[in-house]
Amino acid sequence: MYRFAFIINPNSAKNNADNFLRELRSRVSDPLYHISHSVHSTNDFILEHFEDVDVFVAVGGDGTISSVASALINTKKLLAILPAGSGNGFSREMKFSKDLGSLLTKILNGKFIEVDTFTVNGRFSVNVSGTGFDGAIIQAFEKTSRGFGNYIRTSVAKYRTYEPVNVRFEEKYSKYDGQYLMVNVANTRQFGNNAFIAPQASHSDGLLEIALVKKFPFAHAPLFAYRMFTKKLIPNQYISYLSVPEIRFEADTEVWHLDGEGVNIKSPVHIKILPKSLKILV
Ligand SMILES: Nc1ncnc2c1ncn2[C@@H]1O[C@H](COP(=O)(O)OP(=O)(O)OP(=O)(O)O)[C@@H](O)[C@H]1O
Repeated sequence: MYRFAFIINPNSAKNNADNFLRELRSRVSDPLYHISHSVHSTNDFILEHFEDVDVFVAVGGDGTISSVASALINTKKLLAILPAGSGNGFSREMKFSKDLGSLLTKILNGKFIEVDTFTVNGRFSVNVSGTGFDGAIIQAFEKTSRGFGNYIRTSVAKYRTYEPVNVRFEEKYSKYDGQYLMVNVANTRQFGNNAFIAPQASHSDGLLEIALVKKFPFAHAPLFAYRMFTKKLIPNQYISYLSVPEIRFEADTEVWHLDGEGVNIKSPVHIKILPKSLKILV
């Protein structure tokens, strides 16, 4: 049977690391785990246990998952997830449940798949990242107490005054140059909370879906949201998609998010897929 370790982020949405540990100890004798207070400590733990662990289980949201995954790229080690974030986009797409029993069964079965990941100017991402409105919202949202309600409230408050971003692509894609509300890079279909920004995306096709969203009238927002939550977003006057293994562009903002973590990224931007670079327990 695979040897496994849990990396628990006590800051992820549910804040119930103690309950989780109690359950873990009741099901597994002497489990190996790490309570992670920073990305740095996650990396140290993985390095320290790299040789004696086969499956690293991230207990947290997309940010935590991304930090664990980045240390496992192009290695034999498997990533598993016990979702404990607010959006849980990547774990929903990888079909992980919150049930520890079924996770332990998966570890026993030992099956895995290989999925793509990608980089934005060399910085790692596993799920959906982006710039423009979405990046600005994440950065404002991080100053709230988080949760889906705060995400929606922050979005509505900022929408009317938000100035679209100017984007200039490399020659090959120059017909897409323009002003965009947001540019999202989707490896999987959804941001989280079943908000499907790129319903056609596949996590293992060697391609990224670049969703180019134009600023639409506020009255169109309910329809946009409806389509996003029902997997019905399709190209129209406000949204277009590019399917690419890599792409370069310049944007007149540095405000980004990577897997829901607010960051600043300077232009020129180079996005590149890392095909089948991550092994996921299934
Ligand atoms: N490995 C890690 N160890 C400790 N803290 C981390 C780690 N990775 C990310 N964080 C921080 O933990 C907080 C919660 O991040 P995470 O994305 O896991 O949960 P979330 O935001 O509740 O969920 P989601 O991204 O699914 O909406 C963020 O402030 C993030 O910067």
